[in-house]
Amino acid sequence: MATENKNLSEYDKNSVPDARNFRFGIVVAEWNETITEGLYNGAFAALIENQVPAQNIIRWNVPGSFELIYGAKKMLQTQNVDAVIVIGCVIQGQTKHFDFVCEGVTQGIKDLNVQTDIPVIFCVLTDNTMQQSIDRSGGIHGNKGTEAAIAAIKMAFIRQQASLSHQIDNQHLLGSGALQIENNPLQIEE
Ligand SMILES: Nc1c(NC[C@H](O)[C@H](O)[C@H](O)CO)[nH]c(=O)[nH]c1=O
Ligand SMILES: CC(=O)[C@@H](O)COP(=O)(O)O
Repeated sequence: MATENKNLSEYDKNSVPDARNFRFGIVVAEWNETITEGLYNGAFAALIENQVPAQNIIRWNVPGSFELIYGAKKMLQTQNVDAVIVIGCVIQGQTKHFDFVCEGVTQGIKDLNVQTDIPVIFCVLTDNTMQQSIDRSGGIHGNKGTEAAIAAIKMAFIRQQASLSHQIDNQHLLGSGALQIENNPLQIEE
């Protein structure tokens, strides 16, 4: 389904987990800043609407979309966040630079999701025209920032649930004796 057949701002509020205890990092590219500010506003509003306290939202700016990769990496390395949203707007110009920036950012953000434990949400418009970007940052097709914020909440919840499940499994293994930990201070010597 193309964006033109789906409003990016619409979501089922009943499907969104309680986000009040999550912390979010948002890295915003300054290129095409009227668009990226609109995307940020959509993301921020959606997080607040889902009970995320404003003090739990950390914003950093970077020069352009290519720098979103490094900004997100340092954000998740140094800030206690449950998910990171990267916001950018890349618009086709006269040269192939568009292709390289879009591919580079896409691969870089994918790599962060593979190599780290913190979900990084891809809120980067890759448009042919400024009008397409306007339409997707609070215009007729809604706001991709809203979509990204909801995705960030859902992925933070999945990460939390996966961690809890892993802890429970380990406790069962320890309790059953199946999992022996050497020099376990809890181990009772026979
Ligand atoms: N043309 C766009 C850029 N280009 C700049 C790069 O993202 C990068 O900052 C530069 O190559 C230095 O490393 N960035 C955008 O975000 N949007 C564009 O349309
Ligand atoms: C995505 C870009 O870097 C692009 O907008 C720059 O424009 P141009 O290809 O005309 O140099």
